[in-house]
Amino acid sequence: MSNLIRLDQHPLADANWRSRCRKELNHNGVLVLHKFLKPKVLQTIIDDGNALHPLAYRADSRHNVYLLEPDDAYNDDHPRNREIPSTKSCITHDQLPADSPLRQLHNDTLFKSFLCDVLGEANLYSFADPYSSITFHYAAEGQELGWHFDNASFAITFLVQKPRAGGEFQFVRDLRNSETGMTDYDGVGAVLDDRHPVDTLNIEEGDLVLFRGRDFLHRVTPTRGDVTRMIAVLAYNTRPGVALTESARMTFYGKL
Ligand SMILES: O=C(O)CCC(=O)C(=O)O
Ligand SMILES: [Fe+2]
Repeated sequence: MSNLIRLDQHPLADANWRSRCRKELNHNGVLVLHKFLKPKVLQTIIDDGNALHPLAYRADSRHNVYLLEPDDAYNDDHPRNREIPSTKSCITHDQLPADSPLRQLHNDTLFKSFLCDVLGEANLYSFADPYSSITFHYAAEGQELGWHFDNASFAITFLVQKPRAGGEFQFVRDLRNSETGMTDYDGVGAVLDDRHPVDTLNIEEGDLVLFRGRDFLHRVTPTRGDVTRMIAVLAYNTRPGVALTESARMTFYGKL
């Protein structure tokens, strides 16, 4: 049994509760487990995150919402190709303290079996490279993550530190269906031009977020004020032995 998680609020072992979580994730594309970890554990993660911030690698990039190479069939301004800036910074798994509670959480048997059930996966495995399984992502004042669809079918994030303002996770559903190949370029274009309503996720420090970002467009707005936005990303593969590609490692972490 994990001694990190507030199991009184989040009964991870309970089959009915798992089933409710799964339905909510599949229905909404996102599931928030508020105040997931015990307060002392959260404080350790906040302190670790702030201590590591000076070492973070800043990976400024420009990308389209599909995170793909441009498609020559469309012009540069078309929603398929339009370039958007992202300016976040990152710390990798190997840089975390040996006793980081996030290492224990990532490996926790009960937590993983809960995730498998909710995500509908048979097994979840750590990355084969030393960097990718747990990462801290930072957005200091002015830094942001531009609109995009994820490559992975699910993401698990933990909000470690909330900025004074900005740093909001915004999303728009139903603009893509990666199973059928449908994508709504008009809708994506309307979002990029600020002509489309967007939802904002209501999250606080210590909240765990599961989302299916491959089919919903999302971004994190620029941080405002002197408190840096910090999240921990808990990443898994559905097959063993998978490493992030070398080119992705260079792009995100600046090292091989
Ligand atoms: O920072 C967040 O809350 C979301 C991160 C995200 O969308 C990503 O890393 O793909
Ligand atoms: Fe994303």
